[in-house]
Amino acid sequence: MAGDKDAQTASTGSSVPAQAREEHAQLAEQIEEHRFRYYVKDQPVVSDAEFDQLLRSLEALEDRHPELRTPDSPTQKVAGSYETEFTAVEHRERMLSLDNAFDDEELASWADRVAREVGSGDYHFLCELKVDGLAVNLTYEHGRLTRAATRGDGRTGEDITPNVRTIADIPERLKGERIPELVEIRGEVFFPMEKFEELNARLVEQGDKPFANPRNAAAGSLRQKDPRITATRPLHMVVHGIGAREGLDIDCLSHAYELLRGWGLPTAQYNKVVDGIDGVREFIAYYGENRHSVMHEIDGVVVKLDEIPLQGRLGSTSRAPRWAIAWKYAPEEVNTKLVDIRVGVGRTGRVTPYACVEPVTVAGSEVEFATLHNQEVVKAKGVLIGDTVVLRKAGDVIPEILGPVADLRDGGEREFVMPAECPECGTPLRPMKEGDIDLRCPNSRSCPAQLRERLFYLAGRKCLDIENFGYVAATALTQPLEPAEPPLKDESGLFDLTVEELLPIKSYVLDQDTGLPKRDPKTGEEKVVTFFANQKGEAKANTLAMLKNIQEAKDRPLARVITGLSIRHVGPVAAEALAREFRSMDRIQQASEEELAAVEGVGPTIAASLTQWFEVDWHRAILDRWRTAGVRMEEEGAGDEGPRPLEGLTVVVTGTLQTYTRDGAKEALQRLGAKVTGSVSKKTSFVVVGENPGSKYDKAMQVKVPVLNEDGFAVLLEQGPDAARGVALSAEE
Ligand SMILES: NC(=O)c1ccc[n+]([C@@H]2O[C@H](COP(=O)([O-])OP(=O)(O)OC[C@H]3O[C@@H](n4cnc5c(N)ncnc54)[C@H](O)[C@@H]3O)[C@@H](O)[C@H]2O)c1
Ligand SMILES: [Zn+2]
Repeated sequence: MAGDKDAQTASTGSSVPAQAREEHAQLAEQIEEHRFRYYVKDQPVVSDAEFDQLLRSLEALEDRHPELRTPDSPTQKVAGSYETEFTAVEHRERMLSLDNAFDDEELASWADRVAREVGSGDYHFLCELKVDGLAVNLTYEHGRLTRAATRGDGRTGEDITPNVRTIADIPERLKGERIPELVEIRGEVFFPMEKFEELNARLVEQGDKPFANPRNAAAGSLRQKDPRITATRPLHMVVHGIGAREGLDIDCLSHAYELLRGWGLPTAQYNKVVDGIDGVREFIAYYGENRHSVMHEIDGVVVKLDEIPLQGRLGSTSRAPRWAIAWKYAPEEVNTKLVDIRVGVGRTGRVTPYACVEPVTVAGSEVEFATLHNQEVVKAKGVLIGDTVVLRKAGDVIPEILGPVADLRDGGEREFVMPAECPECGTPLRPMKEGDIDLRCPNSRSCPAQLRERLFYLAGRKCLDIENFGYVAATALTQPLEPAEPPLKDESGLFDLTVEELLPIKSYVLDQDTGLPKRDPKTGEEKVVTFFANQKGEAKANTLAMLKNIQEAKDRPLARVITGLSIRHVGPVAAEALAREFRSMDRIQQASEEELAAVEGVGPTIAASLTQWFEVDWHRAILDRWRTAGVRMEEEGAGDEGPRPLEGLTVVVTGTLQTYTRDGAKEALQRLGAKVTGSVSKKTSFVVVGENPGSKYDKAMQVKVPVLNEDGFAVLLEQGPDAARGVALSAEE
């Protein structure tokens, strides 16, 4: 091996093997190409993580062969210098990039180096969020914005002054004290995530290329030849630095930010000055957990030495300051291939397209599917089957597709067409009412997908919480391969299942994400299982446990039974409200739509949905059969309740109470027979107000409803309505 190396170096006349030189040249060219697509075209074709990886590889290569680290290597430059359609302008002070720390060791070694260079002096770290946008440089002369430029190669940027003037956050004139003759303000322009979908939808409609993510949308919106287009885009800015200055003395960056805020500049709200590296670690950990609690996307944390004279002592390399470092969080966006768009049927019959992508790891988990919500969303995102797409997985949120990488299209992509029929039962799909975007399978009783999903949900955590009853059981009970008749044709027979009917069942094992049969990895054949019986044809222990758990689940609280019915719009919160208010299934069924709608936490949509649900006879049959089986249909304690001295009263609770939580107060009222509603009207008997009551209090005063403070509330509960009226705060005449 050593001999080989010698031979190679001899032929090139350098100590670097030809192969390494070649690899270096290729990597450098790729990086330059990606930078051009990113900074100039605003249409990158690889994810930031892939790009960073390329740059790291180049750095590693240069570590092994330092000769390759020439001044024009991409590792030594902020970016390339490009001819663009904007006028080139020089920055008064260079705009640099940042060095990265990808783990704690790199962070600590940066901090050690700072400590060494600073010596014995006192110093602090300023922690800032790393805003994911594009850098701009604003020049203010005598308080007036005279120029705005992109970063460019760090020395020369693009003149985007008219575009920047359209951004509302950025003041045309600074106001306040100590305004210097000249100052360069550095910051990040960003595009809010929640406006991103809207922009892409508009672009697609106009026949323009959608953006792959909000950062590209920010850059593409700002770098418009026509500033009138920029003006239509919801751009914002966060200030994160100062460049050249005349007539301005500052001791530390954090103080400078305060001064800047006073001048009307949009400085960050989340900065924190800490004493040492542990404080930095805490800040990093906090925002790692709370990454989405802030108004802009962040891709990391920037740690800076706060004291400006010390910054000067550390200085900068050709690419980045030594007094700052960027901690990068795990990327939430990756690029992958959109292999197909399929549709799934949910428990309420909603048919939703979802994306099947080439499996990728993002934010720590492998992703194969991403939600697409409905056919309009697919259109609005502008994605085609076969596209490379940007996939985002933020925290616990379901993975979603941000947009296509349109520049990688080769013409082989095709548009998604929403099927006209249910993929599981063949029933024609339709919107349930006019104006609905969602299409549904109307065959709600016997569509195998709907029944399976309903049953799985009914057995799940939020409802009856039946252990040993998972997706396979739900499948086997509703759509077995054998016997021909399933034990359950709807959920009514759940509590009457017998072990004998379960033993002969054979069924597929369906994938919960797709509803498609899982296959044997070896043979490729669809897996068929005898789920409930062992090889001797006897019940498995799990089967017996499941049957026992089903019987135990009859005693779950009323709210869980209601939730388990899969009534559209009726989730656990509404079910709780209904159970608390009506205390029995019968009373809910007998209530008028108005009475249902008046319950706080219910409202007209849910009320209408409930009424419709009870009108269907097979729905009522479910309740009848469950009741016969002994399922709880009354709220616990509903039968043996005491006197109901507040019967007939309607009470609204608003603001924060000291001795009760909101729910506690409601429960106390309802136990004594009062109705609790969410809005004040002439029919309201009392309004109970805690601290910071808001508009309901004003409304009570307006319509002259007696208002009770917390003491008055206690009187109402203990002594009844007459006594309470005596202590009510009178509405002003
Ligand atoms: N996908 C691609 O093809 C491609 C190509 C080029 C660059 N990139 C991406 O762009 C980034 C590299 O660009 P870079 O050189 O600007 O480095 P960088 O983004 O890692 O760090 C420097 C930049 O961070 C920004 N920044 C945000 N918040 C800041 C704060 N609080 N304080 C100081 N600066 C802050 C500044 O604009 C500064 O210029 C990487 O994320 C890289 O992945 C991607
Ligand atoms: Zn169907």
